[in-house]
Amino acid sequence: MNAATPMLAARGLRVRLGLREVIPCLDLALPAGRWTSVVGPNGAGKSTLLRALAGLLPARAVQGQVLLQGRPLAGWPARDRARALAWLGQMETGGDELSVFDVAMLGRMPHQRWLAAPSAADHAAVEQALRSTQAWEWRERPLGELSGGERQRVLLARALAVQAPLLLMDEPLANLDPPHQADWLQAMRALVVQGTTVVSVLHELSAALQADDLLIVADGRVRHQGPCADAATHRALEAVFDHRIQVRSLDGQWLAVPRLDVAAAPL
Ligand SMILES: Nc1ncnc2c1ncn2[C@@H]1O[C@H](COP(=O)(O)OP(=O)(O)OP(=O)(O)O)[C@@H](O)[C@H]1O
Repeated sequence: MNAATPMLAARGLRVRLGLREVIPCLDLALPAGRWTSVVGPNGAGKSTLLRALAGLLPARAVQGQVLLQGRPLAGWPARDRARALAWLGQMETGGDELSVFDVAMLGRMPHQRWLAAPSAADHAAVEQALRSTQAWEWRERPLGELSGGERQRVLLARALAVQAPLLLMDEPLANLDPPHQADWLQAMRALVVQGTTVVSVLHELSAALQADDLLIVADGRVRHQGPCADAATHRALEAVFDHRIQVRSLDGQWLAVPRLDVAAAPL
């Protein structure tokens, strides 16, 4: 992959779920080595877009092309793809009877040979991932015993353990308390410094603004894509949320704060 090739791209992407055309026709390029936050109103199609980009939707639902490192996603051998792209889904269930350590070890499957025992490198990757989300202490506990936020940190560790060059996450901050949200933001920044490409769907707009770029989605279309620090991005963000938020700077960070002076729409 040469430096100009986007890590992930969509060409003429169209997604139909049931009778709904959730994404009518979308073109997109996500640069390598940057962190993009995907934001937009409820029902905008953010999760659907992320799942389409990850190749997780049924083929019959998707038209057009997704390119991973410049190669059509559909043409990637499954194992290579699983090493190249790590996924953290929204409110994932299952695996309750597995230990925290074994859940994180699932992230190493793309690196392991069939029925082979985990290698020293697998153990090291799992330990590093669990320590980075402060979940190492619980490594022997069953996943099903953990609280929502603790569980989310284990699932994040599973995604980190893949050590993939591309990390896609849908609502990774769900259930995390403010200190662990801050830890997550720092962890993403560190990954990007190491060269990882990060794409995260986020509802917490102030967290989303800590990324490099925002991808603003509404009605299944890209409304804006640009650096989080740009005034044009702030204007687009305020507009897509009907000017019910405003972007402000505090101590060198961009924050999205609610505007209480604008009449509320009926819930
Ligand atoms: N399986 C499905 N069948 C039909 N419609 C669906 C299906 N899944 C999602 N949709 C619809 O697609 C649209 C986009 O959903 P999606 O979950 O991608 O939005 P989102 O932007 O992630 O929303 P939110 O911010 O509320 O999580 C919604 O209108 C939703 O009702």
